Formats: sequence, structure tokens, C-alpha cells
Amino acid sequence: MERSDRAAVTVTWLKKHRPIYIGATRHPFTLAIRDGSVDFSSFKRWLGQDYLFVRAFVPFLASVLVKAWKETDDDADVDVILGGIATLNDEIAWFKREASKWDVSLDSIVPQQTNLDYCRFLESLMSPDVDYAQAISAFWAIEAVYQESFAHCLEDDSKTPEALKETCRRWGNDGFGHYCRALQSLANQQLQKASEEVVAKAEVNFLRVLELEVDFWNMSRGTT
Ligand SMILES: Cc1ncc(CNC=O)c(N)n1
Repeated sequence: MERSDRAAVTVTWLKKHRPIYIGATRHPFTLAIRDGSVDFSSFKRWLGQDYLFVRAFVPFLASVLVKAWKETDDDADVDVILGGIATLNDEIAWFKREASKWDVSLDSIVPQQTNLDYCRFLESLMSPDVDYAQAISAFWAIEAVYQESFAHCLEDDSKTPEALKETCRRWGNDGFGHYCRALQSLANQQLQKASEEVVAKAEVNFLRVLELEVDFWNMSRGTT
């Protein structure tokens, strides 16, 4: 069967790996935010670690932008990624404000092993040997997990504490949902014309992202 006859590649991955995807997007930490039982010290631990992650996410996005610029003909890909970089600029300012609100000192956060592992994975994708199809599909997966996790905390029947709603809105808002769908569609476009080998590598990366996201949420427990 030609790949063009099949459903979009990311859609087949989501179906095939559904339980793992659910594990990342319905994690006990975000479910505890949603039902209001979350322990604020867990939230503060997550906030500090995520700030470090987001700082490392900036050069990753820059590397995806360079790949898009080199490997695509129209401006659409670069424009979507550039929008992501602009959002990250606001996001870093937001982390600083939020951290001071919660008395979290960002200068003294020590990255935990899971965070170092995740940042090392991002760095491996920054290599010029990794092609754009792989980088954009990993990028989509990373953003999609946050979008789905936090959008779930904003549904009508959720009991998310008022103090955490702004955090949930940052990734759970409709604009971010739209941005994730745009990334997904860029990823599908690339995967559709990629070799079987590249698609296979991208699927492995997708699973690695889900695993790292689960480990990342787990860090909020403070037992690792
Ligand atoms: C661990 C992790 N994964 C995804 C995101 C969302 N992207 C940018 O903010 C994030 N902040 N942290």
C-alpha cells in the first residue's frame, strides 16, 4: 500500500500507541490538578524543573527552524515555528513571574536526572544529521502532550484550583490547540514523503517523547 493511501502517519501512531499516549496526557499529576487534590509542593517542583526544560527547548526550536528553512520550499513551516519561538519568549517571562508568586527561586533549581535525560534527547535531535521530518514530528509530540494534558484540566467538570488555572490556560487554550494541529499537519506532510527508515526512526522518537513526558510528570512527586 502506498503511504498516500493511508491515514496521516501521526494519526496511525496515536491509534497504535493509544495506551502510552493516554499515560502521558492523563497522568496522575495533571489529573490531581484537574480534581483539585494536587499538592502545591508538587506543583512548585514541576514549575522549577519545567523552567529549566523550557530554556533548553529554545535552542531545540531554533534548530527545527533552521531545518525547516533548509528543507522546505514555502514559508508556511518557518512561520509556524517562528510563532512557537515567539510564544516561548513570553513563556520564559511568565515562568519568572509565576516562580516569584510561588516563592520558587529559579536560580537555585538543580536539574533532576529525568530533566537532563530529556534535554540530552532534545540535543540529539539538534544534530544536522537528523532530518526535518524527525525533528518536526518530535516537536509536535512534545507540544501535544502539554496541550492535551492541560486542556483536560479546563473542561467544564474540572475542579482545577483557581491558582493553577493560568498555568493550565497557557497550554490548554484554543490558540495553543490550533498551533499543535498546525505542527501535526507539518509533521504529516514531511512523514508522508519521508523514507520508511526515517518514518520508523520518527516513530521511535514519538515513543521516547511519551516516555520522557511521563517521567517528567513523575518528577513532581519528588521521590526521584
Ligand atoms: C516537559 C515539557 N514538555 C512540553 C512542554 C510544552 N512546551 C513548551 O512549553 C513543556 N513546557 N515541558
